Amino acid sequence: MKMIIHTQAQSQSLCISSYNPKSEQQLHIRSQVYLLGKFRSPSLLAAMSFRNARRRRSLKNSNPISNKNIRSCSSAATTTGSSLITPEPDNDNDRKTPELKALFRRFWKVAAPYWFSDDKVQARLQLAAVFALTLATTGISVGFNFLGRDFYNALANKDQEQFTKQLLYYLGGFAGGIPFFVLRDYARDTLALRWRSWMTKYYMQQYLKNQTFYKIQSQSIIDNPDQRIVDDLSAFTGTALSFSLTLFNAAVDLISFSNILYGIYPPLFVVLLVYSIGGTAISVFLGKGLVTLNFLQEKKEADFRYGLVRVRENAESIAFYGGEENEMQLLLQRFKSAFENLTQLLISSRNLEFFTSGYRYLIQILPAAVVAPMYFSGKIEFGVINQSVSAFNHILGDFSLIVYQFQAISAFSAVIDRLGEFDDVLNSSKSKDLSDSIEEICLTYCSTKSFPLSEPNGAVSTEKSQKLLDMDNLTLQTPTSKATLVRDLSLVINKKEHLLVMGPSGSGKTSLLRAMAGLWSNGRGKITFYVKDGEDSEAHTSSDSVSGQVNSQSMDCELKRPANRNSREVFFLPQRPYMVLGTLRQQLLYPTWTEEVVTTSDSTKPAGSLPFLTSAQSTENVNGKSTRPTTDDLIKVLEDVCLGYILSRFNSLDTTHEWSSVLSLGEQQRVAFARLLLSKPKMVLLDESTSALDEANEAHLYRQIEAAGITYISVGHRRTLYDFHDTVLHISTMDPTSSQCNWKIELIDRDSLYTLSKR
Ligand SMILES: Nc1ncnc2c1ncn2[C@@H]1O[C@H](COP(=O)(O)OP(=O)(O)OP(=O)(O)O)[C@@H](O)[C@H]1O
Repeated sequence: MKMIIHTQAQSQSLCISSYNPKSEQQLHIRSQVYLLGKFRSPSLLAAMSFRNARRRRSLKNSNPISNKNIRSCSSAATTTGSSLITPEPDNDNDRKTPELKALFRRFWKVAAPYWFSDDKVQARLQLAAVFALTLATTGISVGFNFLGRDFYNALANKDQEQFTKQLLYYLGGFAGGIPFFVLRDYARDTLALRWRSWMTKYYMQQYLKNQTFYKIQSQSIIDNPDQRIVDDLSAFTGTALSFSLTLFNAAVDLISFSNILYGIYPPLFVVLLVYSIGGTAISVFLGKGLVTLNFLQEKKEADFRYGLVRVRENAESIAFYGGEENEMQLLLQRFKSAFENLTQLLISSRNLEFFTSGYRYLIQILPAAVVAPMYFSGKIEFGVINQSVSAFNHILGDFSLIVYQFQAISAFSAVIDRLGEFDDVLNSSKSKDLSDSIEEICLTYCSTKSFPLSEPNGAVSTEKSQKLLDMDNLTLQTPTSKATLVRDLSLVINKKEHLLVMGPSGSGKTSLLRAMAGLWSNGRGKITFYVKDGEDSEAHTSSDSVSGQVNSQSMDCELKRPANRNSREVFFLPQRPYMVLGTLRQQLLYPTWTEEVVTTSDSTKPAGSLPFLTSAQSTENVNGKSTRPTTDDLIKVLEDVCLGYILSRFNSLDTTHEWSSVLSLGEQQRVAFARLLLSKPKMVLLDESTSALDEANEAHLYRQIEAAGITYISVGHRRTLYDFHDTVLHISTMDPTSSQCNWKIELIDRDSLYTLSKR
């Protein structure tokens, strides 16, 4: 079959790029039409590339052509990180098929932003070029329709001279027409890539903004956001463009070929209308479950892939546990879920295919049968039969878009649905916290000059001008279950007064830091940081909904969340050390400075041809820190945290390793302290940040940050931590039936501790 397509006409090679086994019969029909002189636009078939990608992914089809989507799919697996959520596979089979109106609304919501973005001029120009080329290809197709008629007339009349002339016209037509087809496809694919690039950046921005990624993960809001950004965006842009062109092409085709067909024999037109409308109705009925099945297939395959990524990322823990058998079971369970859904999908596709194949084959003889009596009575020439078959096929193809493309449309609907859902989540995060709490904790960042004159509670030393943190009647709740963890906590932290937070496991110590970082906002009360120097005083709220409170508190307060808290001189060291992908230098500069990563060998030609793909932030100075540390600074800080020896082990600061695997947990915690010392914030919140270190290293690191003038709040269990703190906040596990406060503050007498330990 492929051989026939290749040898019949050059024009058909344009269609092969979207060849797939399912459309083989369709191509077979089309190849006969091409032989009659049809130089048809392949956009209808190009739209099927989406379906092909899905099929190839699941059916392991070996067709090497049109594998763009396969590549993007595999890259999803590599980009999926452990920080991204995939809730356990659940029973989604009762998922409803989205309504057409809702689907259109979602499509517009996802598709529109690009065409009104900064890149709109370029985008619209390219789109116009693609449409113009599509128009040209349709014109060429019409020309070939007439050429085909004359060609076959010459053949039937045994007119050799005319035949040779028509043959030359034909060849000339191919030579002139092919560039239009190739350029149209190239322009369409380039535009799809540009659109995808813009959308990828746009979605990543939304995803990383306001800690949305954290909320999605910690509250299990949607499955596989990574797959939506990688696979679904790629499929969406490519298919949306192909479908638009297909529709446009169909409309132009319809106008061009209707005239021809109507001119030949009007009743043929009526036959065609009845046939295509009936076919569309039946295929919609037979394939209505496909949208849901496609949606679920996307999810289940992403779940399975994510399971494998988890094994890769937690290789050591799994190996220590010897958990291979369990992992195998879990992975097989996920695969089985994908397999079962795919089986359903194949059955539904098969049923639909019974109908669509018959639908395609029947029309082979229909137009010829209708006009043949006219030929026999001598009213029309032989070539006109071919012309009518060609025109009939064109128009039927236009009227039968839904029949031919039903599976591709259903897969595309699933993509629209998934992206629309993602978009809704990102937007709801923008306007409001994802949790539906009405009352929220008010988090503000203010200038050191602008603190209010209210009296502190007296529990901690109260020198006003040095106040760094003020917590006022803070009640903290968990995001989903709304369980109260801390009630009515008030305290003040002044410069160089170090607070230790202690309490039983699960009492809410880390959650308190989460509230200070703005990650959790369920509850009530105020947290105010006074950390900003200079004339410009700034403050930020955890959400817009509390802006009124901030306004009334201080005229110097800003109403937005800080882009990066560390720029506000507050640094957080999380309980689990985080190593970024990259060099040792990048580990140390994170998150205060970034360094451009050169990923391709040809650094002079990165994706920079797209202006919007460059970072909006300066790579030199992300967080307003004036000077970026030099190599000497980095080496010195490594020595300060007793990590000088790793430099010789890894040769230089610029070698890349899987740092979370090659460094011990204690070494990773020391890297985190090195970041802190480089950044030199006013205040740091340390969540069991020395838990993996020996006492000597712990003491050394605390002395280093104290010497650097950084005020710290630590969460920890060890009594050795008393040595480095002035005050201790004890939090006890909240009794849900009690309305009492569950905290107390004690002063630590470091001198007596010192005497005790000496004795
Ligand atoms: N995303 C979440 N949604 C709902 N509840 C949560 C979430 N994360 C933690 N919790 C619950 O909040 C409570 C406090 O957790 P937190 O991590 O603050 O404890 P902790 O005092 O730091 O414990 P540990 O000393 O063991 O680290 C726990 O009962 C925990 O199960």
